[in-house]
Amino acid sequence: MTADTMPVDDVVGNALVPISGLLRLLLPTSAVGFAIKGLDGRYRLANPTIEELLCRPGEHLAGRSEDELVPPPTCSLLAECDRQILAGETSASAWVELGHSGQRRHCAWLKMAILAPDRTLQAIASLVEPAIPQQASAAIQETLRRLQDANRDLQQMVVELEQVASTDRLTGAWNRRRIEEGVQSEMERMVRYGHPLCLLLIDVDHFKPINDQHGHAVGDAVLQRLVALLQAALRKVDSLGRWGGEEFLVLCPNTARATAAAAAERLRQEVADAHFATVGRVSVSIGVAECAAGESWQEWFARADAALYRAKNGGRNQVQVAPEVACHANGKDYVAADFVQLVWRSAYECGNEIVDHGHRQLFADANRLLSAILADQPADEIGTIVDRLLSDVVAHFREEEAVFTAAGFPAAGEHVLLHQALTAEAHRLLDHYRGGTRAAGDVFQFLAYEVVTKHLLGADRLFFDFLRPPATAMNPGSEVGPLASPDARR
Ligand SMILES: Nc1nc2c(ncn2[C@@H]2O[C@H](COP(=O)(O)OP(=O)(O)OP(=O)(O)O)[C@@H](O)[C@H]2O)c(=O)[nH]1
Repeated sequence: MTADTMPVDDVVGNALVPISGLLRLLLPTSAVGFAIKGLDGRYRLANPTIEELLCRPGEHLAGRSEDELVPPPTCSLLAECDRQILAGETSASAWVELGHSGQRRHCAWLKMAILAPDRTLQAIASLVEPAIPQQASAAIQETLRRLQDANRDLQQMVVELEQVASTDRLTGAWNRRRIEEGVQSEMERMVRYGHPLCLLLIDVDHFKPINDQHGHAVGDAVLQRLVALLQAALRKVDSLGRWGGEEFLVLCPNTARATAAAAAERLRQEVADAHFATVGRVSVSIGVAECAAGESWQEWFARADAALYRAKNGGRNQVQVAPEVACHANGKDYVAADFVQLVWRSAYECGNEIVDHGHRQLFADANRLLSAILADQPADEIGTIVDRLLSDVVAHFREEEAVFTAAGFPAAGEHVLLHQALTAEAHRLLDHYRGGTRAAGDVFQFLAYEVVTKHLLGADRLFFDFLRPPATAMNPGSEVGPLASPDARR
């Protein structure tokens, strides 16, 4: 497989994704042999020049290792280059004889480390250039110089593009992908060193009216100013990211619950005291949670989310802190006992039996999946639950579409599109799950967060008013559930 037929993004996982554009330019046309191998020693990508030097006609480099391609003496020279790179060198070179059927050529082979932004080795790139033996010394010097320049440019580009790929374009805060990476490494550090670790979930209050009254551009400017304020008020070691829309997340390493609560209160106050152009005052609600030993990211996030939810429900412009969680060796007791089980409340009802029944069904399905995951049920049993869940989601969407269309919901078309997008994402996730590249926990998270929390309890509320007969227009207010009032968080 050559560069133009292989998705470059697959080459070495995330590490090379940002430089795929460069590689696409470089590979098919280069007169220099270029290849990348993973740390398993197998080539992932090669251009025609290097394939011509290393493979027989019709053969390809991808998937093969050096000992299958070159004779043992050459292989040891190349292995020595690898050893140097594994020991921390950024490049290593060797003179080797390459070629087949008597057409052997003297070549300069330069290996280079491909490093992730955190400087860990991701893969090894090779640049190979034939040279005329008499000119060997000068030629190799020149080749190495050029290749090393190229390596430097490549590394620089990786760093720059990685930065672009990690940053939210509007606000300059970390984007969701980068936050997730940060969460993973901070959780690992917490486990290793036992430092406390806290999470702040920040949501702008009544942001929709800002957009509605002043326009989207003003809303954007508010988000930008908010991030500037928060960045300025945070410690350097804290990481601010945009989780989505008007929701932000701060990771506070080495910070215990009480300190994080105080920091959150300071942030809240800073925002409340600030003047925002055009709109004047803006406030934020903040949920704080300290990561408990043995807790998963999903569990931890959900506790911060629940605290934020309380802050919204409690009147906004306030900080709420998640209660401390007793350590749990495997996390299961806690999860099973608490909020990660989705609890149906009457306030979630819209009054239409078909819609409410479908929503209750999906809550139950999601809980069944969670229980199966926590009980370590066999993969085929979890697979059956997942299949059932997906078919329930699809059936519910179909029924619901009929209901809101008949009720004259003006945004029916857009809502159908939302359903289609969620269904497509669910199918994609399930394919990955069946293919073994995503865990059942990811499926649950998607269902719990994207389908249930955000969609059923969020987007669906838009058509609730159209379904209620005027005489019984409201849910009696006696139970002001989180989603029963227009003040609800989602
Ligand atoms: N201007 C702008 N608006 C955005 C952006 N992302 C999301 N939004 C808007 O943010 C608004 C969020 O509204 P809601 O989720 O109803 O929340 P809210 O009005 O802040 O209400 P509460 O959170 O309950 O206090 C929606 O109108 C989104 O369109 C963005 O990048 N720029």
